[in-house]
Amino acid sequence: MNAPGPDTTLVDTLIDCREAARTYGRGENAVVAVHGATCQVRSGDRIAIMGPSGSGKSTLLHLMAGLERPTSGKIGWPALGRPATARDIGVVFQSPSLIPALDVVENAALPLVLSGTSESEARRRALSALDAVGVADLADKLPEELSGGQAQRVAVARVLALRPRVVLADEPTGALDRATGRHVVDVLLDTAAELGAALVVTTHDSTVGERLTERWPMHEGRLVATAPAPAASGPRTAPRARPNATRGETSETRGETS
Ligand SMILES: Nc1ncnc2c1ncn2[C@@H]1O[C@H](COP(=O)(O)OP(=O)(O)OP(=O)(O)O)[C@@H](O)[C@H]1O
Repeated sequence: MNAPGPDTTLVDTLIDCREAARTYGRGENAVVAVHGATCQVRSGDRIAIMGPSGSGKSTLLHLMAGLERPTSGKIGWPALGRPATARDIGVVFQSPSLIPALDVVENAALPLVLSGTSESEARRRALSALDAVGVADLADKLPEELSGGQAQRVAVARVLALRPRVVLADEPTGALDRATGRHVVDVLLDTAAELGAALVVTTHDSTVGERLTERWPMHEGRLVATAPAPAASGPRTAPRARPNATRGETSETRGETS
């Protein structure tokens, strides 16, 4: 683990990937899901990681969240000054993954309860989050009673209730029709704005990508740098590798190359 460095260029860098790679399996069976990815996520960012199925989007997202360790390279969370937790980086998974036996508000409150918040406070925050994403009226329903779009909004509320500094959403519209998907993206954008959080969404859908400010193409496990778009014509599309960030170490790192 590296000590926090004095490099002020990193103070608003929430996620710092340095040549981060992830390989599954060994030998002949090895699959390189992500080749050395170098990129940063900063406060206020709205990023779409875009690529076809199998291009490594989910794996990169899991690395960013600290859910998986890189097999080489580093992931750091300099602005946090310590390894990220679920309260810092909220992840919305492709499948809402609600617990069938718990009602909607209990599902939304669960991560808070598990991380030590009292049940009454967790419930209050969960209800507020459900209200913010427009499903407070479903609070006492069971997951089996929800449509796919409603369930995905509950999954977003579960993250919102944690008030993380980064929201990572893995193909959040993948299983939804276009109109419902558009609404879920609205909710994610509103949620990130309300929290003052960065938002990173993986998608293979260009209509989703267009809703974000930056688009980072991914192909066969590699982030593909593209020329920045002219300022007047739209968002930048290049993954940001900030060369000056290499002057200091990230504050906390995981998964150093062995
Ligand atoms: N746990 C795992 N074990 C073995 N291989 C894996 C594992 N997870 C992912 N892979 C492989 O890594 C590559 C990248 O997968 P990943 O899920 O990151 O891609 P993706 O772009 O998110 O795809 P999709 O859009 O279909 O979710 C694929 O070849 C996949 O089969």
